[in-house]
Amino acid sequence: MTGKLCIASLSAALVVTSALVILKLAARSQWRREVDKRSRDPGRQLSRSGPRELLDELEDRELETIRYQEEAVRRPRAALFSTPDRVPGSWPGRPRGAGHVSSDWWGRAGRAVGDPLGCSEFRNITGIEFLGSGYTKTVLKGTLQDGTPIALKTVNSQGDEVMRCVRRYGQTRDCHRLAAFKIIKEISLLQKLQHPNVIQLYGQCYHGRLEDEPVITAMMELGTPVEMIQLLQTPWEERFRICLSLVKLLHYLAHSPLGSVLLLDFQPRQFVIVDGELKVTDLDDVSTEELSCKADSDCVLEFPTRNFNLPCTAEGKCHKINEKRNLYNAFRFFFTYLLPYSAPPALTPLLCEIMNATGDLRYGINKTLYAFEDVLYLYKSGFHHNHSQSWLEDYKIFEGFRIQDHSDYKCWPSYNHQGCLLSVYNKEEAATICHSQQQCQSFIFTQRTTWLGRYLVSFRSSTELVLDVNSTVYMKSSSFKALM
Ligand SMILES: Nc1ncnc2c1ncn2[C@@H]1O[C@H](COP(=O)(O)OP(=O)(O)OP(=O)(O)O)[C@@H](O)[C@H]1O
Repeated sequence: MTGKLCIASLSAALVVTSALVILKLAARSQWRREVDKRSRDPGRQLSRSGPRELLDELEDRELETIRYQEEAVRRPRAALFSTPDRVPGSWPGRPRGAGHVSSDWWGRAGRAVGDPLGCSEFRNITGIEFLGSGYTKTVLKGTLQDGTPIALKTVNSQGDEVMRCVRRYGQTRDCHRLAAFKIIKEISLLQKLQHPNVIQLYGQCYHGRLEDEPVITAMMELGTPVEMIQLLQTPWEERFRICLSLVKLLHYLAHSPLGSVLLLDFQPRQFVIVDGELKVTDLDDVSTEELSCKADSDCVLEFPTRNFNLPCTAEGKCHKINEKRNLYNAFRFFFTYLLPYSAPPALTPLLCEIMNATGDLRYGINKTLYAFEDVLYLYKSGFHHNHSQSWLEDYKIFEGFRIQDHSDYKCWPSYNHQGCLLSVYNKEEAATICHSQQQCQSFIFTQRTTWLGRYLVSFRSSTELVLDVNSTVYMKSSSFKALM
């Protein structure tokens, strides 16, 4: 083989991984020979910690990847569908299974499932732009020939991981290879961990020989990096969706084909948003090992401001420590900021219970998922809306009209920045909202709905009617009388 493009795309994911493993095993003996040679030649030993240590690190990463492959085969997928415990005291009227994880949960969003992409598709990607970079990887954006936008992940040669390794070992090529193993690990995990809230892997392309300086590019679904400040300005329904996506993801990770997966570097920047759903994109830093213990005192879950004690099981493992660590991180990085603020008042008690229960780690992920689904069900069914008083009769209906388009009053958090566009369950809820806002004189249902099927309604201070056969205006009777 030459140093040129040498590995073409392989169609089946399993074949790709097996091929990689074989290549790495072959490369390993060559590296070992090379390292032995360098060790004997003092002139080629570039650092005191030496290439042998680097070789060990390379081998560790390789073995870790292989272990994930084997673990996935050992564990039955049925574990994914284990029934979560019921939440004590949760809303009793909810029909069984209502709003609960449905079978389409496993359907994939994004690009249609087909043959994985390989180097031939990679070569035809256009419009490549820099998107972001991290400790190990550089992420680019591009467009496939069929117009699908795509994210490309490759080694960040200027990143901390490669630079630190080069400073330590002085071996640029091997340090690049060490970072490349993280991408291989990520590809491997993305092949095993398939879920709507895990970024979708489209394929990969390997250029060059692993013995040289290979270029490994993972091709995946394109998302938008999570910006907390931006999320804080979005309506509660959208923020709830982000938290619910995260809970579904953590539920899946707790019962994954690889065992309970811990996200070691849990931070908002490891996630992206695709069509309003949160998806984890950085999977190079995960573990499926649950902490071993001899006594309960070995099982301390430490966070900067709080510690938790977990029991040590008879099998010598800290009970559900991976699941609990993920959940508390979800609480401290996401729920705290996104969940309670400007929530519908009727949902506040349930949300408080979720906040308290996850913040104290009283709930595991199963109970948390149920609690979220109770909130979802209540919100989606309009039960959160207080029906005791109807304001709708105070409104006069003008079918075939809309309100003149010009700038109007703004409210917060609105679905648009130019006015007051809010989601409602029905006309009653819209009338109640308009009644509660001093500036509101009328409202119009738009043709748009939210992800939950709630109607987007434009609340207006204007009463200037314009003919429009596709629209209906609800105007406060008092405003209408004033017009007369
Ligand atoms: N699929 C994607 N779509 C859009 N942007 C992405 C995607 N994947 C990653 N990014 C962006 O690129 C950045 C770096 O990606 P990634 O987290 O995988 O690299 P990393 O080197 O492991 O970073 P870190 O230092 O956070 O561990 C992310 O913080 C994110 O903003």
